[in-house]
Amino acid sequence: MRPLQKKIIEFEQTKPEISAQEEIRRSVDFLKSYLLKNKSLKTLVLGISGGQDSTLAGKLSEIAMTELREETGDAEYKFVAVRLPYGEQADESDAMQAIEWMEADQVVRVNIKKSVDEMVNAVEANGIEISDFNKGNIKARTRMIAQYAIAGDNSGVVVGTDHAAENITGFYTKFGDGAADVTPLFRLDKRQGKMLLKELNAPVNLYEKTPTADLEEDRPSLPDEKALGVTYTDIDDYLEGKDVSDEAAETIEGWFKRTEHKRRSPYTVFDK
Ligand SMILES: NC(=O)c1ccc[n+]([C@@H]2O[C@H](COP(=O)([O-])OP(=O)(O)OC[C@H]3O[C@@H](n4cnc5c(N)ncnc54)[C@H](O)[C@@H]3O)[C@@H](O)[C@H]2O)c1
Ligand SMILES: Nc1ncnc2c1ncn2[C@@H]1O[C@H](COP(=O)(O)O)[C@@H](O)[C@H]1O
Ligand SMILES: O=P(O)(O)OP(=O)(O)O
Ligand SMILES: [Mg+2]
Repeated sequence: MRPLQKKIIEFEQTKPEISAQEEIRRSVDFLKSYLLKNKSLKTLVLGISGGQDSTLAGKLSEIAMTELREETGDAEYKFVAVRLPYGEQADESDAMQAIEWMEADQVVRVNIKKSVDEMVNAVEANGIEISDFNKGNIKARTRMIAQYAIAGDNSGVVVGTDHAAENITGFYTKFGDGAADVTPLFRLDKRQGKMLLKELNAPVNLYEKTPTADLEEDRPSLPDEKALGVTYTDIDDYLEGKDVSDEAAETIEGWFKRTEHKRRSPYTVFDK
């Protein structure tokens, strides 16, 4: 195994083999115990895009809240699924299918288009040009604002969908979809997430779907693997301690090093 690979695996806490059933229970128990320890918290809030990760994190959240209601008799515990389209979303039906499947207690819809466009206009009024890519990050951060507003009104916390295969590459918008209070998928790679969805009898189309952040207008539904220049199969193999080609390993390690700043608190005078 490559020396950095070993360090990254220790950091991400991935395992080469998992029991899907045990990992489902582990994530559900984590969410339940977090809310039980923080007595004022009653709600989990999560944006549902129609992709694999939010389908899984949403279902785990709903299971956790259903169990908490049954076990405590407190009907206040709930899971709020949030639709956050930028205008019309091409795969809207997948998102709604995911929400129906997870049986979310409440659905909130916030169209982020006006806020995003207003922000772009207000910044551009200073002669600064916002690229399509930069605008994509504004979309992700606007989704974060909406989710925190909903959490703020519901004694809630925001659930993040970050997992090992995304965390290792820093493939998320800093303080956008990277911002969350609890991350029940941390430690799992992409194929392990799929295993959990299979175990939960999720609709196959939702976990066999090509992963995309779908943030760019110039390149709609751009597959993550294209943007990253490496496949999830290689990323997962790397995280499970398997051998991958030097080219794949170097691409993964390049992303890991360049995105170090996203996996830590802001730098201070005490940092070297
Ligand atoms: N924006 C999109 O349209 C889009 C689409 C798909 C995927 N993604 C992915 O999401 C991620 C977001 O893009 P990003 O990473 O360019 O934007 P980001 O906003 O997540 O991170 C960049 C910001 O981080 C800070 N930063 C950069 N280097 C730093 C350093 N060394 N120390 C401290 N702070 C530093 C700066 O504020 C910089 O603006 C990328 O991996 C991208 O591929 C974005
Ligand atoms: N269109 C969306 N609606 C609701 N929530 C969304 C949407 N797009 C993204 N999200 C949330 O952000 C994370 C990260 O998405 P990536 O595809 O990994 O970039 C996703 O899990 C949703 O919670
Ligand atoms: O985060 P999601 O739910 O959008 O999943 P994916 O990253 O697979 O698009
Ligand atoms: Mg997605």
